[in-house]
Amino acid sequence: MNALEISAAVKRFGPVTALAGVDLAVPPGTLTAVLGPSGCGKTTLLRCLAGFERLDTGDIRLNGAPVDGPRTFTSPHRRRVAIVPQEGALFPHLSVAGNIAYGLPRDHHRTTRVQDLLTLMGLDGMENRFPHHLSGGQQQRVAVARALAPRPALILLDEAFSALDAGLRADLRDDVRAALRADGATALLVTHDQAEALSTADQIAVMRAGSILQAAPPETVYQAPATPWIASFVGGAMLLPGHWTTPTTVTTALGTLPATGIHTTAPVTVMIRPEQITLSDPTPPPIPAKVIDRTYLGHSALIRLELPDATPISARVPPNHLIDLGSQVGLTVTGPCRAWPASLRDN
Ligand SMILES: Nc1ncnc2c1ncn2[C@@H]1O[C@H](COP(=O)(O)OP(=O)(O)OP(=O)(O)O)[C@@H](O)[C@H]1O
Repeated sequence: MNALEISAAVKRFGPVTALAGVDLAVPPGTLTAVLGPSGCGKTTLLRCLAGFERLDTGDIRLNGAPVDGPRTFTSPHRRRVAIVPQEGALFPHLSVAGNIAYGLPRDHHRTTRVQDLLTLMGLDGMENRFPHHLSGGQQQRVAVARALAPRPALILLDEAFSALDAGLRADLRDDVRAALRADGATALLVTHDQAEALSTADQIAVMRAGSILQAAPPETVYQAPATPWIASFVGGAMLLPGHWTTPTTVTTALGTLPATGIHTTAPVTVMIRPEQITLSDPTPPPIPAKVIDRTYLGHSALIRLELPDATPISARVPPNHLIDLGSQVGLTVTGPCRAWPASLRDN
């Protein structure tokens, strides 16, 4: 049985349809990232799951039990859904231990559970500190420990790492992931950060304009995105016009390439990732291109190129790869690309 099941969920605010028929299943003990651009309905979905809003139509089930539907509505405090907001969620007058213990019954398990969570979240020795004596990252650790404490049916992480700087954010993300796994918790992470979703989640639900377009493991969303829009939104991609030339190859401005996807005799849109492009000497030219720009990214560099017909191309290369702007290079494409009917270009 799934820990969470959302079926055909619709939520309108006057003329605005914030949720346009959302379907999503989350298996127990897993983390799903809800990833989408601003205004796509992520917060509304979260608020409906927490019980702060009621669906217009559709239903939500937690561990098989309906909590929102045509004949049911369970109030927020009876849902066993915990929320970790972006920041500022702790009770300032309670210690770390007091914050974590807040939702626990006063029995003999309480101290042990608090101690286990302190250890799980890397907070050993900080139990007597107060929130204003903690860094932002430590405060978020306490907030996650407090959410986990009563073993809720579902934990909602609402952009929970967004307020932290990059290094701290990656560490906290990894530790929270490990703690959720160790505790067997089921969680939904709302984020607009595709790198965060790819690195943290068991499943990514890609949301756009009130609908979930694809819900799949990160590898599938990245390698086999359901639509060209998902390809561009998750990970960055070049989308080139082309056509199928054999059942397994498409022809584009970058030549004839192995491809998977929806077969059609009509024109197609072909996805190629920047890391599939290798640069070499222009002689003999595999595919000639001119170097237009270079962006240094630390772990890699992104080279912007132009084919003779002015088609823009991006290539991801090692960060120390030296290259002169304006020079001519040769391009080779490795690995299969993905193709969709060109009519889906904007989907
Ligand atoms: N209470 C409300 N009243 C009217 N419209 C609302 C309300 N809440 C949300 N909306 C609208 O519903 C749509 C979805 O909003 P929502 O906040 O869920 O998106 P989001 O993906 O969380 O965006 P962001 O990432 O910017 O927070 C938007 O068009 C928003 O303006």
